[in-house]
Amino acid sequence: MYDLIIRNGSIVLPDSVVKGDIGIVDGKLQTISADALRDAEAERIIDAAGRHIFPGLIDSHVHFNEPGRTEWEGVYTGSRSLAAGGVTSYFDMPLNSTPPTINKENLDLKKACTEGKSVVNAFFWGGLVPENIEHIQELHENGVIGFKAFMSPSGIADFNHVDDVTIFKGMAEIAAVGSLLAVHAESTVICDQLAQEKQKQNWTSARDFVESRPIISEIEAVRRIISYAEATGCKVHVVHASSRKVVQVIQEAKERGVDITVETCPHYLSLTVSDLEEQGGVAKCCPPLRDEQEVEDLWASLQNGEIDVIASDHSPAPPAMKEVQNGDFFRAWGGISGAQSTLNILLTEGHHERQMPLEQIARLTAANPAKLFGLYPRKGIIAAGSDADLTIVNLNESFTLKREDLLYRHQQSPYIGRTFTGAVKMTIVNGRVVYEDGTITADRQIEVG
Ligand SMILES: NC(=O)NC(NC(N)=O)C(=O)[O-]
Ligand SMILES: [Zn+2]
Ligand SMILES: [Zn+2]
Repeated sequence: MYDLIIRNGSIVLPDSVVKGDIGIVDGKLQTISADALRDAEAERIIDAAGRHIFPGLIDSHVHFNEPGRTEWEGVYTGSRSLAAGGVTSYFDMPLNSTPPTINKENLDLKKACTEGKSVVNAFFWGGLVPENIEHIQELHENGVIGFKAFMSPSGIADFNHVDDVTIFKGMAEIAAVGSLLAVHAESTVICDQLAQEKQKQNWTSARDFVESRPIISEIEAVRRIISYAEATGCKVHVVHASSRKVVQVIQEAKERGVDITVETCPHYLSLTVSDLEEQGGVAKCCPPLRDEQEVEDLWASLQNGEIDVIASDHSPAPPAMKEVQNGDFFRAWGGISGAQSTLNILLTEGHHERQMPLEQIARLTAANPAKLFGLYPRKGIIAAGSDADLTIVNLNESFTLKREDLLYRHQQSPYIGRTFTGAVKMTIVNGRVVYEDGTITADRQIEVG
């Protein structure tokens, strides 16, 4: 007797897509088979004929801002929007919540306010800031999945960016406890000086803002972090690379044997500087959006296997903070709200438009982050014995994203009005259906890791 059987779906495995049935018991995938479940019974049987079943997405980069800035986002709203987007686990960044997750006490606060509110599994990043090297060990022992540092100002007063000495000492400590460092890699020197030059001239357009944070600023910071990785042996994960030129520097380091990985985000694969000009603050992020050619190059890089992980970097703020006032793009909050759209973008622009294999999409959004952050094979793969975290998709259903479809707190998105092909029909977390045909169907916390 199974709790749940999903019949006749196309199951997306790491290297193939197979037709079959999935049997779930006690929140785990028990049986995956072409025909063994034909006569089996279950409390609920779902007919998935014509549907694809993906391993639930793991979004390794979101900012849910709780505690302390719940007017920006929150676990309740944020996690529901993830469920609607097919995401079954998320990793919450240490900043934008107040207090930031830079010691055990603050991590406990974070866990306490996540408990009972999230409909998907929640995991937490710790922060590395100049003030907290002595807290790295306790954060690691209390389960953070890694540490995040900013090499340039974060925009948040209580989360300072690291100076070179902090990076160096922090990385030695992170390596010693056996964890990894995720970095926001932009050069403070380059970005600050270029921003000053622009502002002195009163040049504050979208393009001015983008030019003040050039690709070379990412490359410079990435080269520096690679030097420290080589010196300390600390594993490094570069978040939100905006360009293939950045990815290639990381690729060369990988080939030399440096333990380094890289993330990009759906917005760098689907939006350009023109979108920033047209849409304003809703499309502002750091590093900024790039030009059309960069977007194409980044897809090539992705398809070539040079990128390890895709995450949303959902970094919301109240609409007033996203407004571009008097044409000044420097002042609006940097961060794109995209938690709900990752899979839609990858299916539409990756699979349908660029023939990206579904298995590769599953690797980038589930298996790879699970492996990188120590959750594999418990999560990230459809296999017997793994947690029953699944996303059921209608690959050929088209829809146009409407503001009211968005379940996060502030219904902003650079994708409103865009038509996607590939719709999430159902999301299952630890064997429970949490989202079905446009409705959140569960209201209980799943797991706080
Ligand atoms: N404080 C932030 O949330 N920053 C984020 N902002 C972006 N990406 O524009 C980030 O991840 O750097
Ligand atoms: Zn960042
Ligand atoms: Zn971020």
